[in-house]
Amino acid sequence: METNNSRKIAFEILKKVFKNKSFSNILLNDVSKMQITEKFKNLIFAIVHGTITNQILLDQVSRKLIDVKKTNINVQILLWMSIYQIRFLKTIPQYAIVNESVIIAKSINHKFSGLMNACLKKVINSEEELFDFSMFDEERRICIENSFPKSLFNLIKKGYGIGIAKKVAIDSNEKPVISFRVNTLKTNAEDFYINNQETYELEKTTIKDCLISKKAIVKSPSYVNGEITIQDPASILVSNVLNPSKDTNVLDMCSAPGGKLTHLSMLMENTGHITAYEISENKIKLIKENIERLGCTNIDLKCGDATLINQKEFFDHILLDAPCSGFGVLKRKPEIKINNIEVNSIKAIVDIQEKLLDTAYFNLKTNGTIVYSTCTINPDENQNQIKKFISKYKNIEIVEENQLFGYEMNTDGFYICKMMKK
Ligand SMILES: C[S@@+](CC[C@H](N)C(=O)[O-])C[C@H]1O[C@@H](n2cnc3c(N)ncnc32)[C@H](O)[C@@H]1O
Repeated sequence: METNNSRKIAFEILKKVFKNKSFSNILLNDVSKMQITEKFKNLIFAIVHGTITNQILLDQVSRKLIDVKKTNINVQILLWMSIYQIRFLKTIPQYAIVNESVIIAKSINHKFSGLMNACLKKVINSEEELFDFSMFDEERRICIENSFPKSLFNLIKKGYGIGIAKKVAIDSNEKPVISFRVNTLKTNAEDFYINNQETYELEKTTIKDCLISKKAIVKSPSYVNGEITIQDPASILVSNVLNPSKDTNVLDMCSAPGGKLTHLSMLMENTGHITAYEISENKIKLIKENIERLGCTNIDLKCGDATLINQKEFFDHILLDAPCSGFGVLKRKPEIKINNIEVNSIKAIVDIQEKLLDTAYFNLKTNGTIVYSTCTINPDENQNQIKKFISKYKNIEIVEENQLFGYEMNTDGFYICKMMKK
């Protein structure tokens, strides 16, 4: 019975994701609080995450079975999640997948049960043929097989070349690592590694204070007591690159949920003063919780629009970790793949980034440094944005510039550019 419920719960979540553009992590958070066994929670997580990650592929397979124009969207969603289980969750008996999908189909409308049964039997009997896309050209095949939007593939190909576009598409389905930053306000990376290596199956990385764990660490005592915080290795690099000096005035313009902000505080050893802005009121609580948990005492947090900051040439160091299209974090947020990439919304983001950069320039001291970063792979938000910035302000000089695509070390994709005002 409970297995039936797990699939029904997964189906309800997927309807909200595909029809209302809800974020699965918020819905799955509710699942983690439910009174059901870990086994069934894990099944729900696997079905929801796997169906979203592979939606483009699953849709292409569905198109070989049904006329999508004439098929109810709920039936299509159910078909995607059922095909996902048959193809990717090989330990589940196929009859269980078919039986339970047919029951859910019947609950949508009894007339769909026969269709669901017939489609899934065909998937079981002709799986390899249905998943074969060798008839398409290489680029289209790579996009379908890795569920990577063709429009995004073309954008990356135009900006960075075909080789990189292929690697990013293939990497987008990799499982991200569990990585975290050791909080040197409370312990140090070497001690933490030695004391916890076995408990969490830890691995060292080349990035300062960043470790990788093979085990879930998010609810661990070390997390709760603030010795560590979950952060991607590429994200940890950002504050390391700014590397603010102790006893200086620092500005973090876009700070939620506070990963890089609390890292800046840690690098400054709680000295000096950090002014942190965040426009979204409902994210402030989360930043405060992180500041508290990690023991940061040099931060003044403000809820407001960072483009309105008016403290001319006051700051020694500025971090502008800008709002962006997020194409570097597809491994963690696969919904970004399925929400159509709209050129107009990217244009609006590029305009906000430009305004934020103008404000950063105005508020930065002479000889001060700024890091501009995004978690995306898009020249207009990254390299071209900075070209525009340095051609506008002649006394800005690039100190270092790095585009990580994410496939190099299985991290998020990040653009990090450090500049100095002369
Ligand atoms: C990429 S996230 C920042 C991540 C953060 N630096 C971290 O490491 O945890 C960008 C943030 O900028 C905020 N934001 C967007 N426009 C803003 C503005 N005009 N002023 C201040 N914050 C803004 C968004 O709400 C979002 O939380």
